[in-house]
Amino acid sequence: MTEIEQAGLPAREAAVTYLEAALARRAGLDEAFSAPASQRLDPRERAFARALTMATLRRLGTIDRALGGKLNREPPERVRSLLRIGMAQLFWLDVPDHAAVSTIVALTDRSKATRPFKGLVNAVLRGLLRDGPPADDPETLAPPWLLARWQAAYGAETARAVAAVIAQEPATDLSVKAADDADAVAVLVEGQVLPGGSVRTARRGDVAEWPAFEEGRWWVQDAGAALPARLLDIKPGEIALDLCAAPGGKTLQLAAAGAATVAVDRSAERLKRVRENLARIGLEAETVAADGILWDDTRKFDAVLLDAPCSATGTFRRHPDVLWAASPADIPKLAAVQRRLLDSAADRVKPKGRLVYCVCSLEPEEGEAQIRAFLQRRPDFDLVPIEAGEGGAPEASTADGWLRLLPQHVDGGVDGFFAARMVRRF
Ligand SMILES: C[S@@+](CC[C@H](N)C(=O)[O-])C[C@H]1O[C@@H](n2cnc3c(N)ncnc32)[C@H](O)[C@@H]1O
Repeated sequence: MTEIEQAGLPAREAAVTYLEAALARRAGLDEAFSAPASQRLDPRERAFARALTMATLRRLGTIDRALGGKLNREPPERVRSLLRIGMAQLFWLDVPDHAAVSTIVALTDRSKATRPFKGLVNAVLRGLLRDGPPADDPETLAPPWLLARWQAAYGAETARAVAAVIAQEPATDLSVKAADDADAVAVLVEGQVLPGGSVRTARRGDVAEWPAFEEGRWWVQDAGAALPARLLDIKPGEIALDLCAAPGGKTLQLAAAGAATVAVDRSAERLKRVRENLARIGLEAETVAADGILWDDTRKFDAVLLDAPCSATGTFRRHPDVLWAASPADIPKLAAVQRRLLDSAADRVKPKGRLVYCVCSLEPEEGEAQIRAFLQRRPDFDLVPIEAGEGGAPEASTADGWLRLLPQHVDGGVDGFFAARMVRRF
């Protein structure tokens, strides 16, 4: 093995650790990325390990299907992880074939537990290489239980279209502080302005080094995530509440639109990110670390945004781990919290004020069902239908008066979101 390939082993080893953490528990991937062992890696090794993990997670269904055809019996978990990472290297990263195989075989040889499988790993990877890159079948890209849910909610064809987006690597979307600056920012980052005003760019690398970052003219925010706050149609001088605010993408939108904004989040740690983001963009908001259900504050607001904690299944383009770490039991638990947060948010809306509820989930229990039940129990609120084109909403996403944005509704993909807008009658 050459020196360069040898130098790549810590990255491959880290990718195995990241992958196993991602599959073990929600937020496991983020914890593994920020763990001390990961921080000690050379930054290039860490970046490669991250890219390798993401490529593996994005194609996990395809990978496991191909491995299924090569393995007669289930190998130990670590061996399967090595094979998964190895296959991602072979087909979806810019790694020469011989290095893709030899690095994984060398890693297999390193530990006593996996050493007996060295011959198998070598043979499987070489066999896969001979077969060539496998085609993605949308039906195997998503975990079966989630695909079944999407089929039940949206029909077989739409569910297939949702799942097909899983394998696509997303572009980066930016929200621009001053709406009339979008064209100029698009030129700077060689991007395009999307309907609604987000700027999409294929640029890669550290965003902190991109033009106009230091000046605070934009922040990273998926085009789908940028839609719900626009639906509040903030007027300068209004008072707005963002009840689940961190890391603050939507707080920035409310403040940039001219609202005196209060940003609440249960996590004091995550609120630090909100303050850092506000400082960089040059905006102000009051930040409060509190549980949004119990928050002891009697103010009423012109506009309230509730971006509730959810299963986050709509964010699989940037976080493919959510698909594999989520479990069916999460959904009713999260729905119960969302319901309580929604009532708390509603109580804080002034008469004639607006309330937008949103989740980055594709699951109807967290979206449509939540709002149907809310409108039943709260006669003081009316739904204000969201029109096609409003805030950049694609026509396909607004058929029922709320926003049901699916990842395939925007060319190149978008994060899936549900949002509903209500007005308080009295
Ligand atoms: C979907 S994220 C919000 C993203 C944010 N709105 C943005 O656009 O950057 C949900 C947030 O809700 C917070 N959270 C969860 N339960 C909460 C509660 N009971 N009260 C307040 N915040 C809560 C979490 O800490 C998390 O930051």
